[in-house]
Amino acid sequence: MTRGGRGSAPRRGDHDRNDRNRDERPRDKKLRDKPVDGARGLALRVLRSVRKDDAYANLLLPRLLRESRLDERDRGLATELTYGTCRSLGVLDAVIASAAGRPVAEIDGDLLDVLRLGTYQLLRTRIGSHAAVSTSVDLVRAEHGMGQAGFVNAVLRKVSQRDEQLWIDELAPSMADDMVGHLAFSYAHPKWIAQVFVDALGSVGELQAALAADDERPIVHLVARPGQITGEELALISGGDEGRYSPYCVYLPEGDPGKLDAVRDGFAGVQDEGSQLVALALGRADVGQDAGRWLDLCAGPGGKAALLGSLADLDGARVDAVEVSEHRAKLIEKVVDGLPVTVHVADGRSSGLEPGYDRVLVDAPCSGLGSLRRRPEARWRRTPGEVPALVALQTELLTEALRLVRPGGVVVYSTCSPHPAETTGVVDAVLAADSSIEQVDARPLVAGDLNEPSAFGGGPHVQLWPHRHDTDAMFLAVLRRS
Ligand SMILES: C[S@@+](CC[C@H](N)C(=O)[O-])C[C@H]1O[C@@H](n2cnc3c(N)ncnc32)[C@H](O)[C@@H]1O
Repeated sequence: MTRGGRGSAPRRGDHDRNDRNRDERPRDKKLRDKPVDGARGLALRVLRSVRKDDAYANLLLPRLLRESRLDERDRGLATELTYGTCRSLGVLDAVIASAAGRPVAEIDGDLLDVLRLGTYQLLRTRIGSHAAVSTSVDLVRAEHGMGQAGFVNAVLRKVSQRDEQLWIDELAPSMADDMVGHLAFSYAHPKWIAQVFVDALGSVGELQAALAADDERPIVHLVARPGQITGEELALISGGDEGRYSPYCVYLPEGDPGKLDAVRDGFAGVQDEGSQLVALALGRADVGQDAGRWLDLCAGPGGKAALLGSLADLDGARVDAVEVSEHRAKLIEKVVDGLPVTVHVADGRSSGLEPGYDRVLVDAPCSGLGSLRRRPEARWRRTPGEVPALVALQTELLTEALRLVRPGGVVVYSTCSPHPAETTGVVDAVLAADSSIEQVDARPLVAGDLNEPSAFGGGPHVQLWPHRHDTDAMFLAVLRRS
């Protein structure tokens, strides 16, 4: 379990009152006077939907918070408990199984949700044991009665007998026998993902930092739309700081970006700096005489298409944006309004578009292992078995992009995943299959005038990392057809 979560955890006693926000009441009449903590009740609803309906916590929680009457403090508590519990699921389950003396698969799902919430509070926040246990018991008693409440009480009391480190010592593989397994457990990641990070980083040295970064809440990155507002102006009016790597990026440490006029008026948007660098690299690549035909082959929901559209507008170019999902194509339409972008609902492998593009972006569907910090439950939902099908799709999309680009034109291949099978594996396969394709050093194209190419590794591809660059772990490679 990560220590990173502790810094932002509520202080002991901050939330162990339950005399306010009584949103949730027991169904059993006799118990109706017993209040249930509003923040924990709301967190429990999200955990339940994540488990039962495959809901995304980062989408459901904000909606429930908008509908709730919780005050600011309890909103903070509900957020911390929901996201923290989702991030730690697998490890919490190992602790619960040990304390309950049975596998979690044998525990009723609704009770397991409460146990996860309680165990998270006990091990990874400074909430007092009494509050963590008694509020959990209240949640169960309200729905399931005294018998089940007794079970939850007994398990959580057992959990509370050790702190986080003692549970790690007991349940994690030893550092000496299995360093990756030990760190994966300690930082609440499945081992296969920790191993992917090691493979991508090339050694275990930075693994701890890479895993810890997935538990940091990323600050908002804004993108200033080229030609409409500069990064400097956006930083001034938003009160943010100019980005380190992208001249269009502004870091917004606090505040709601949706309330900024520049965002409301479409001069700026929210976009991770790593994604900005991918679009910028495509725009900066040397293609000789640019005839202004640009293509984004996997464009939904349109973040990079919008940035490319602004760059194209300045250059007198046009962008074709292809997206297979109708719903996501509609999202692109919204963000590229007024820009020289044409949206096509089509499969990028057989779009029917004419070859001869100067610049093509393949921002491929991927496992998303590079943006785990944005999706609290994702690390426990993904499986290694999904990767081969993604690799096959990525290879087909990149092969088609290389067919559509003209000689001398460039294709940027990117993923929001550092998984070597999805990144260098795909690129190496297409290079091996077609001798007319060469790989170009992506680093100067990412560095631009602001940075040294060496800030982006040994090339020719670029792999960004949250713990190194404060961006999502975007990968990009630049290919040119001769
Ligand atoms: C990583 S996302 C792209 C993100 C986008 N470039 C942005 O910056 O907002 C990949 C997109 O590819 C789409 N996609 C998946 N399979 C596709 C296919 N065969 N052809 C075209 N698009 C596809 C997905 O629906 C998804 O919207």
